[in-house]
Amino acid sequence: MPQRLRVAIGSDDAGFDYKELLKADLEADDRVVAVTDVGVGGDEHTPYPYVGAAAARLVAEGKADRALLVCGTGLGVAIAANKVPGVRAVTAHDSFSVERAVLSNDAQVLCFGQRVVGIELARRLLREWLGYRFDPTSASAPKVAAIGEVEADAGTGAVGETAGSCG
Ligand SMILES: O=C[C@H](O)[C@H](O)COP(=O)(O)O
Repeated sequence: MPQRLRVAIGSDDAGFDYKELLKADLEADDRVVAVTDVGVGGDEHTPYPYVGAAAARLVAEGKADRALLVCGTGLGVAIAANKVPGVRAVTAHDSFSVERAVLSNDAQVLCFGQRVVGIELARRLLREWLGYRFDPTSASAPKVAAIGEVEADAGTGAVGETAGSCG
């Protein structure tokens, strides 16, 4: 069996119902060794950027292997999580994108929109997501490393001058 995963989970109030349901699925899955809920609680209204960043920081600090985030669309939490250095967060509501998020992009953070995707599809996508592991020897690895170069470059454009050198 591949290494069991430590998964952080979070949502804003718009994603709370799915967060609770998906948390229960994570806790029942033997591919998951630990689940950390960063909120919100049922009576909280923390804006999605703070929740997204909190979960992403756990990943960046090595305290979680992955994070699952839910907001209304899955977009805002992804934007916020991507502001944390070293974190690659995606919104994906289809099977192929979920697969490629891990195998192509080594994304540690998956985001769902409670107002976008049905709960049974979200649950299925979560099960699929837990089964994928990025291959650091794959042809995708240099491209993921290039994401890190772009991040370190802080958007100055210097990295773009070496475009075509990866892979
Ligand atoms: O991306 C943002 C989320 O969908 C959030 O849950 C809702 O944000 P809004 O209330 O600004 O539409």
